[in-house]
Amino acid sequence: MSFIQYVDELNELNKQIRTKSPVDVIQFCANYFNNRLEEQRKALWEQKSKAEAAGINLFPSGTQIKELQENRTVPSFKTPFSDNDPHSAADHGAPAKLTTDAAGLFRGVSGEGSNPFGASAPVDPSDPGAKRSTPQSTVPGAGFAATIAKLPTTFNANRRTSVSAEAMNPDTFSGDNWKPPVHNFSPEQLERLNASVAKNFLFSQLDEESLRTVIFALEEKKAAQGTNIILQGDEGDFFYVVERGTVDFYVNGAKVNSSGAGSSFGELALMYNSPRAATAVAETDCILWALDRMTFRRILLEGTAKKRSMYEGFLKEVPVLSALSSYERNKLADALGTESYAIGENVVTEGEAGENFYFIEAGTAEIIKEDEGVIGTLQKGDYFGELALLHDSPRQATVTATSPLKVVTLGKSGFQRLLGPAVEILKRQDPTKH
Ligand SMILES: Nc1ncnc2c1ncn2[C@@H]1O[C@@H]2COP(=O)(O)O[C@H]2[C@H]1O
Ligand SMILES: Nc1ncnc2c1ncn2[C@@H]1O[C@@H]2COP(=O)(O)O[C@H]2[C@H]1O
Repeated sequence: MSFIQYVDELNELNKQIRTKSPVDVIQFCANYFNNRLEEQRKALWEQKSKAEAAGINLFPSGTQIKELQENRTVPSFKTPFSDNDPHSAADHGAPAKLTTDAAGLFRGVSGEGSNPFGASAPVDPSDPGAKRSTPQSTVPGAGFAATIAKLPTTFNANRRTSVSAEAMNPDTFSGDNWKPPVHNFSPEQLERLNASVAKNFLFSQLDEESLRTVIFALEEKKAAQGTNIILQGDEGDFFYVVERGTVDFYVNGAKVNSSGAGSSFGELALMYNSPRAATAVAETDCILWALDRMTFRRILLEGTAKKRSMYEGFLKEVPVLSALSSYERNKLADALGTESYAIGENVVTEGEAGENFYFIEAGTAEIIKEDEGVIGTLQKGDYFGELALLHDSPRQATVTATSPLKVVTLGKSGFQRLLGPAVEILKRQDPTKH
């Protein structure tokens, strides 16, 4: 390319940046050059037969490509303008690479595969240059090494930056031109959203306007049983809330987790700009709601990160939670709230219905039964309020603050979903059975 051609390209790019004011400038530039390359290659392709007749080789042969791959010093990487990149089409007017059919199923435009999540299809681990294969053909979590090998050198492959450092990332806060996607929902979809997803505790931290923004930015995605929704090692594009079905998680091929309706996943890569930490597979047919990376980062990142760091230290010290992995403790943190009580105030009252489970973060309390008086005392790290939730029964005792009390609360749905192995411990330690 001549220098003049180079300057022309830059001038054209500058013009587009000025008129379109993209939020994510780097992504926009990447998209711009990718599209230019595509256009140029297409034009060359159309000239191929004429060139060949004239004895000119416009394209390297298969062997030449292989040689190039084997000799490369910089790893080739998954295109940053990945098929399901939420910015690429919107910012650059490029044709969307994925389409949604009437049933909301995602298919590659080429129509070659049935993977509803296009870019997340697994990579054949034996062939770093291989085309992505269909989901059914691989072990979950396999292909990680190959995927890592394809990451851009600038990609945060092995380390998590702190969220506060990430807050400086231009894609989060630069400029005020960011416009969240706004989807049109059918009345039936709206009803489902209102009935379940909108009530997710993750969204309870949001003010009305932010909640509205998030809800309308959601996109329904159906994942058939066995589909890889996320592939370990990939770049993060969407955050998901599960409306229906079960999703299993695999790290390096080993199952580490499973979650169902009301749960969410895919937050880590978006929070830390790190590769996907696990492969997520639809264990059953699933209905998911996907939130694009930008909307997640602009609206949900700060609150989620704050809560996780706020409760991280405390949850590590709670004996009954010691069987939880650090990931499970983080997910638990997402669902927690804090309440304060003055001396003499009741947190729960014997005979009443129970909605919450409690941990004591600071202060002391006593457990009182109407006919027995004080039957126990509680301090930092202790829990109470599990019986009503475990047995769907009224509160078995009253718990009253005996010093200024700060409790961490977990609602019923989180209790049923997020305590994992701790539930068995709670059942074993049932105070009414001893
Ligand atoms: N044990 C686990 N370790 C890491 N990620 C997990 C685990 N269990 C579930 N996940 C989810 O799997 C997701 C894969 O993509 P992310 O890394 O963006 O976010 C991850 C989590 O939401
Ligand atoms: N012997 C006991 N009988 C009843 N509740 C108890 C007892 N010891 C501790 N508690 C706690 O007091 C809580 C009152 O609300 P829950 O019944 O939901 O759960 C109860 C237990 O967490």
